[in-house]
Amino acid sequence: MSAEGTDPYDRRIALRAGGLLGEFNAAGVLDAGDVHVATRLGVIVEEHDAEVLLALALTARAVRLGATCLDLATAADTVQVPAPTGSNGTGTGLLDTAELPWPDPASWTDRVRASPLVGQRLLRIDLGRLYLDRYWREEVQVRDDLLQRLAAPAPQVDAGALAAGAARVFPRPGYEEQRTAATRAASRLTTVLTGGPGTGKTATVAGLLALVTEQQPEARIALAAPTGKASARLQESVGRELRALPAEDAARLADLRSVTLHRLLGSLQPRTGNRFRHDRHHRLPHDVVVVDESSMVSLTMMARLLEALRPDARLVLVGDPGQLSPVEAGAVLADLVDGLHGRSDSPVEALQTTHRFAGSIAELEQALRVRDADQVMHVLTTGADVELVDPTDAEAVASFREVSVDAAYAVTAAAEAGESGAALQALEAHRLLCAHRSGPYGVTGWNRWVERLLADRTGLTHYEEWYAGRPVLVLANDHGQGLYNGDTGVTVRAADGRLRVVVPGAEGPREFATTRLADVQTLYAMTVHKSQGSQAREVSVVLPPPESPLLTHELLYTAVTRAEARVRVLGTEAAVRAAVARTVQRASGLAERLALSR
Ligand SMILES: Nc1ncnc2c1ncn2[C@@H]1O[C@H](COP(=O)(O)OP(=O)(O)OP(=O)(O)O)[C@@H](O)[C@H]1O
Repeated sequence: MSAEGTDPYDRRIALRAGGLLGEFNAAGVLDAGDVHVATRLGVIVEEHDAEVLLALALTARAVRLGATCLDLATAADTVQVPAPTGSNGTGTGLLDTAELPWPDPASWTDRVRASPLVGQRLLRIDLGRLYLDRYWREEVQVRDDLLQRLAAPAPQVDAGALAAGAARVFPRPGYEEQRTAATRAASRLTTVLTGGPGTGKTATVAGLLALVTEQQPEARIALAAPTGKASARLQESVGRELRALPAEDAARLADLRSVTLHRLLGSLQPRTGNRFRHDRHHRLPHDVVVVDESSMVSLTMMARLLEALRPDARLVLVGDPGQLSPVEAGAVLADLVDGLHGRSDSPVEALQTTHRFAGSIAELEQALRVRDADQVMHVLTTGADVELVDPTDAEAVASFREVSVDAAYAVTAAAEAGESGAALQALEAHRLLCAHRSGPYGVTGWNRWVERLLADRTGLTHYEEWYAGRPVLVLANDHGQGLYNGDTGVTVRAADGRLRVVVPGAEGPREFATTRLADVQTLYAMTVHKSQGSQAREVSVVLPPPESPLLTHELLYTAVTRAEARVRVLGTEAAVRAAVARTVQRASGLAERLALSR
């Protein structure tokens, strides 16, 4: 690899970076931001050792990619850089970083340890890992706050009333797991409620809240989720489960409303900021805080949430540690489950039984959960509701594409006829999911494919941005209009001939003028990441080649469990096996920190 042919206008290139930083930047390991952080801090603390600045830049890079820290000893082996589309340097889909001048790990660590960056606590070395100070402090704080909660006295409960309540709230057979989990959680200050999709987490939360409010009728409850979309969905699903409760229990929870975590904590910079009105000095007033989709909560948000809780407030973290981690740094839920495993006072309640899926999708989910690659292949190739499509079989690929085109055609037909309900139903009937955003395996490529094949079928080519049948994905929260990043909708021709975008909502479909939707993209395909927390009747999944660093167990698991009735996976056996074997590598010290505190 060399800097030869480097495009001087590529914004990822830090033009003034020379030496080691310049080499790692030109090789695509570091981006301009990583280099900038290292050179700025280097100037401030007068650190000029190129190897130390490289360590700092690589730590900034690690955070950018979702880790909270960097292990210098293994950095040379674990740093992976995907090859740009179409220029596959080594034929593996990854660039070869072995030839870069990696410092010797032992002396590298010594030099970092002796650096003023560590002396002045801009960097921390702990548990054999290198941290930017902020993430080290957040990890330590999350551990300390959690351990303090675990050591605190449990809430007072009337055991007799609790047992009677649990029998009333979960009267039917088949709910034993949930009855036990809710009863235990009602007697604890902190609960981590985990379970795969459709294991009845929401039903458990509804029952738990009924039990808690029976004991503590004045309890103030907060129901929150990390994103607006997840919060809207939580409102809907909790509402549904509350309606299934005995009337007197549901009545105590009638006013329950879900909010985003940012809103709960009182964001002072609504879009992106991590500064909040509620903190250790201005605690949240709530007696119970429930957070759904906790797998999407970053380390920073978890730290902010824990410090804002009253020490005697109950906390219920709900989620599936097997799903994709947040976009920001940290994989806190998975770390909590790992780090608290085996403790006598472990707050983890794991629901195991799936109630939503049946048939071969349930078998596939099960095989993926236990990471049995042979069984995954067996189900994919023999199951009635699942299908593995060979990307080298042109005919099979053509019919895989046709499924998406059929689905898009159904949406278009309903949309042209002005039937918004039918158009939305058609949209929810099928979803095409990709790991990548761009490139031949990505959303942009597949969006184009479907658009082109649909045009062939309808004879209509759209030169305008908006047209009847255009499905859209909302890309940013707009609290004013009640639209959230991840919302989906369809452009429909209204009776007056104008185009309107219809978006489903908790109280029925809502209509928007196309001019009011600035931040949207066409949704013939979407990323697996964005699909998290949503469902479709049928799902088609495009797997990248086995070498893609995005191809992980969490990705495949999240993708196939979006489907209610049928899953098609376009990919080679090697890609499926690679996904089952590979887990998201997010360096973090939180699990070890918690385990060490036992
Ligand atoms: N014990 C049970 N027996 C039968 N059906 C159940 C049981 N528990 C929940 N269900 C039903 O199964 C479906 C999934 O339950 P629920 O929504 O609570 O799961 P979940 O774990 O919250 O799912 P996810 O978070 O993936 O949406 C719901 O329709 C729910 O009513």
